[in-house]
Amino acid sequence: MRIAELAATSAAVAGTPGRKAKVAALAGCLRAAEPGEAAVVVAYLSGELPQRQIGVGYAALRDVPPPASGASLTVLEVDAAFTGIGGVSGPGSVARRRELLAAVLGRATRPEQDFLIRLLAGELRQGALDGVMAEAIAAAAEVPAARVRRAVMLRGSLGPVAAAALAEGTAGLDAFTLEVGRPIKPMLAAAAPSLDEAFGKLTAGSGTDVAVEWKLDGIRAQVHVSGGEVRIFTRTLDEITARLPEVTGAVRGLPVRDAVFDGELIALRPDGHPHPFQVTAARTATRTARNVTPVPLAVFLFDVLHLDGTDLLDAPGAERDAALARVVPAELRMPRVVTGDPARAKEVFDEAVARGHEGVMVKSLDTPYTAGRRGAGWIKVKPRHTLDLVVLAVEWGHGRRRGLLSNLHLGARDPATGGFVMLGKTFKGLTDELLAWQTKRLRELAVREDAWTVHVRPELVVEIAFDGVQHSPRYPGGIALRFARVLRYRPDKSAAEADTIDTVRSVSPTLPAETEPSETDPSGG
Ligand SMILES: Nc1ncnc2c1ncn2[C@@H]1O[C@H](COP(=O)(O)OP(=O)(O)OP(=O)(O)O)[C@@H](O)[C@H]1O
Repeated sequence: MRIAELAATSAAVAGTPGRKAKVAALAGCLRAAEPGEAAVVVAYLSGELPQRQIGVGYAALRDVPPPASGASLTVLEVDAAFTGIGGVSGPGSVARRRELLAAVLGRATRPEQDFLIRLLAGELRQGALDGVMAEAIAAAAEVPAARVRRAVMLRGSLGPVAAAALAEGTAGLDAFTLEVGRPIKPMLAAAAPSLDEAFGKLTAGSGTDVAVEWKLDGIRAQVHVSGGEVRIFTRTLDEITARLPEVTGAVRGLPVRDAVFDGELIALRPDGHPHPFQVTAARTATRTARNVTPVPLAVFLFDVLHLDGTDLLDAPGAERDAALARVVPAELRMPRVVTGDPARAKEVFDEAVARGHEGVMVKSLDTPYTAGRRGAGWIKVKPRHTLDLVVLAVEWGHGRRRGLLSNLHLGARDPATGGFVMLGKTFKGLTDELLAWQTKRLRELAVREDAWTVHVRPELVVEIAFDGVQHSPRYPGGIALRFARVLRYRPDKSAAEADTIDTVRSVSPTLPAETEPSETDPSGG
């Protein structure tokens, strides 16, 4: 298959708002792929090629040679070239990678160049497309979409699943199982503005029991125990075992041979209240700041997906909880109460919040573990709403902030288009340290710059507090955030996991347009 066909499919998918039409376009392209090409076709169309994998800077992406006149590049050729470029190391490697990339781009037509540059710049990484792509794989391979989704959650990526489904159908998908030692995408939660709504969603007023657990603001950890060896993975499936000896130590004592647990790690003060999130985050960061004494992390396990030979992913919540309680002592388990009474749930919520935690998770006792999706089985309830938004661009600061990238343009995901909708700007809440950090990081992500504004690859997720949402004709979604301020960056989240425009609309009633959000950074500081 030629790159031209991927470029045309990608443009067709981006250009149509309809989900069915997107699925049909992707499935058509997949059907036309040779067996050996399917994994690459899926990876490229869903943007699963991190720019850092081939290690070229953005300057190289701006420095594009004149296009070729005829489309000849094939998918496999380009993939082999990219793999080769990623493998170049040692002195002079930066220049060599640029040369090799320019050689590939020089053989591409203009539309092919555009497609490849968008792929390398991360602009095609539309996580919103993952669900559509899973459906397209199912359609092309003529297998049920649920089977494809399950395989993707177990494997953690789309490409290998597509290859197996197209080559061997459901038998190929059966090969993806939960393996102790290989992380799977963790289950996520939906949100409700109140406990009553969470109860309503899970019990439909029937008085059925649910589990009400504390929601701690720590770090998600998937803990795999294999023959006594403990390994810990983050929510983004990165291994962090070596950084957390106290956690492996705590888990090693459990009476299990093989197990996969899900839980939260958090730094607690002696009085049981949490340290600021940064203290916890510092323990799992790749680079630890000097002069910082590491604070030990406490472990709170809340689920078990495998126990000594038995897979529990499909077991109902109540059964998984019983299994967890059998092997994990209470001090290593997330505090939880099982109740059908919203008033009792409110007591748990109040206690969690009084101890400085985020709120609660209300969990169904009937549903399986639906990894990688915002399953309807878990609903988070927090006293305060924040949004995880994506930085789309940033303006240079004035006065005291001269030379620093300051005013952030914030976007929510738009699942309909796979793009982002800008919701407002903010320069508030940024400490000097955050300003310095974001200036460096956003310059790395820059794709284009005009007078005041640096446009960046939509990758960086930032947690924003706000007072409401108001109508605003100035913003493309017709709404803007009121008094948005930065709480912190969320390096553990990808842009595909940022909040959607629908979430923004649902979390907060839209206020009339009294005061427009500020357009510039008037702080002078
Ligand atoms: N008792 C708990 N059960 C499940 N997850 C919990 C619990 N306590 C804390 N968490 C954390 O909450 C996260 C699930 O919430 P969600 O799926 O909304 O992710 P999120 O968007 O990162 O949430 P938030 O930004 O609100 O922390 C988990 O990834 C986990 O880290």
